[in-house]
Amino acid sequence: MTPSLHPLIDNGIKKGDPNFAGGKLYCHCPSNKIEVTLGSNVQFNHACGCSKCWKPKGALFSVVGVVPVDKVSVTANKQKLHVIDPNATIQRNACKECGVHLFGRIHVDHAFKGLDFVHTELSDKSGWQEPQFAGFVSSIIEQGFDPAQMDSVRQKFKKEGLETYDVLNPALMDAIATFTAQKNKASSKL
Ligand SMILES: N[C@@H](CCC(=O)N[C@@H](CSCO)C(=O)NCC(=O)O)C(=O)O
Ligand SMILES: [Zn+2]
Ligand SMILES: [Zn+2]
Repeated sequence: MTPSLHPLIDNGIKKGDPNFAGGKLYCHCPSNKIEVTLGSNVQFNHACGCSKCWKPKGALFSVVGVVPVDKVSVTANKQKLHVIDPNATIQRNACKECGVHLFGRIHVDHAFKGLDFVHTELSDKSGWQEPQFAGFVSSIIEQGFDPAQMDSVRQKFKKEGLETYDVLNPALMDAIATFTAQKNKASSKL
């Protein structure tokens, strides 16, 4: 049997509400939870198999989407946040006590700078955009997953209606490449 991909995917994906306007995320601490308020729905929500994104216990994948930075505010227990890896492109702000990642922010020049990476399952509300695709699928092998089982992982995503990629989906890869092309053009003029 294939292990859990993610609780938001395993038993069928529930569609989000296109008019959903956001809500609060909470870490997993039993008390003094970190609270982050999001002033909009997420975009580009996706399953991510990379080793850096936060995954719930027992899940092979993370589910992560983005929100404009100005729609993200820490509204309680900010002092419990720390940046896990200050050298990573996405600086993941996690709870020092329970380890949950509340938001990931990009400070370097990057196609996605201005967007924070968040996990909607940390909310008690429904209506968030549902996962749109699965990215970084082959990355789970780097974390010890049996390569012989990859077909069944990809099939399970497809059965739930999600296309699988080993980096990001074409729209996001095109956005990254467009950003790189513009940067190259700008620097060749110097
Ligand atoms: N195989 C590597 C891939 C790590 C990776 O590049 N992750 C992506 C996707 S995160 C959400 O989509 C990324 O952009 N990382 C930048 C960063 O994490 O700072 C692995 O599994 O580690
Ligand atoms: Zn916590
Ligand atoms: Zn990731």
